[in-house]
Amino acid sequence: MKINGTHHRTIWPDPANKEEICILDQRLLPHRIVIEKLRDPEDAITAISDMYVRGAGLIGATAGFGMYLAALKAPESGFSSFMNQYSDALGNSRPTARNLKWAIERVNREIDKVQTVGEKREKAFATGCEIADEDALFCRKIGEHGVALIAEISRRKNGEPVNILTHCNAGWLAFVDYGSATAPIYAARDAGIDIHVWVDETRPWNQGARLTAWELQQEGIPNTLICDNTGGHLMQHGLVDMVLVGSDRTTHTGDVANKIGTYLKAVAARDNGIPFYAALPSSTFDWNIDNGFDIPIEQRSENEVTQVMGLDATGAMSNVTLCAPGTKAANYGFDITPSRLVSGLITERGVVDANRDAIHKLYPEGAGTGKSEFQA
Ligand SMILES: CSC[C@H]1O[C@H](OP(=O)(O)O)[C@H](O)[C@@H]1O
Repeated sequence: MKINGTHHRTIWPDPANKEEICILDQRLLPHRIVIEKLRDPEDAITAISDMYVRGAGLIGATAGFGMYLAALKAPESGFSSFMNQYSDALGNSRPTARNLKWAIERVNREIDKVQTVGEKREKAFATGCEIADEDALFCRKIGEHGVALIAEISRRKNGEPVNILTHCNAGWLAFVDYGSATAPIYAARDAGIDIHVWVDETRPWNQGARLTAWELQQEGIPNTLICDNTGGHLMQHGLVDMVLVGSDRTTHTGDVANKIGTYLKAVAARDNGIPFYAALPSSTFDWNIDNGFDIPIEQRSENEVTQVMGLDATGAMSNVTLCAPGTKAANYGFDITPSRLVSGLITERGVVDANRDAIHKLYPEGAGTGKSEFQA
């Protein structure tokens, strides 16, 4: 989507050298727009683990291109063992988003279909590009399906602005383009529907404050940044019409793993009779886990809680410590919203109830399959 009026994706092969993969380094946004180049397979692992890139869809796309960079480096003799070792290392770079291993499995499946190392390298590149293009397409389709939910609320409000609360960043910065939770928002804007977004700051990494507020501003979407604890109050006072979030992994039974704090928003939404939707492409479904509480929950550095990065008075990027030395912190990255609290899932194939029967009806291919079985 747009940065200063110009269209961007979050990841793309360098037009001048396809053996280099460009990414927006999101650690410095919104204050610094820095493009980094991934040249080695290790670069992709670092980009994911250190959150240069983040968000389920973008993690998956980075993994896809990471597998390509590995194929370029893999020796002719020992290609497969090199790729297997890299698949494991890349797959362990972050534990929660399903898209990561989904992308790795898909590239490995595709390169197994061709024989020579040269063909495998070309196939890995083509699959990396396909994953990225599909991510953007599926997110746009999520918007096409989700906009109807917003339009219905707008009709009920006689055109008054629809107030949507979102948590973390499930915007185009979390995918290749369009985003998941933001796609219906962008589609509503394009349809001329008046909307306003309450943006949870989303401690501790502040994806909402740093990324969502900025990307919505760049797209001309009215939005208000709020502290994470404000949403319940707004809901109690009729100031939220819909909660719309993303997902890092959703079980085929409808349990949603998303950024820490999402569950609390779902509880408050249910208590106030407000619809709570999760938006996700099919690459985020986990066909093998029945119970969301079996999804691995990432725990990150305490420093992300006790310290914060921002722009200081001199305009320099600065990291400051909030707490007394020796303060102990816990940093759980995600939580689980049980399907019973989810009004529906917005996918590239349509809006579906958050239950096994409905999800399997929409995706009859079911468990253990990847894009080659999922046609948009
Ligand atoms: C649906 S992708 C965006 C998703 O990813 C975020 O986590 P992180 O920024 O740590 O990768 C958050 O859970 C968003 O909802």
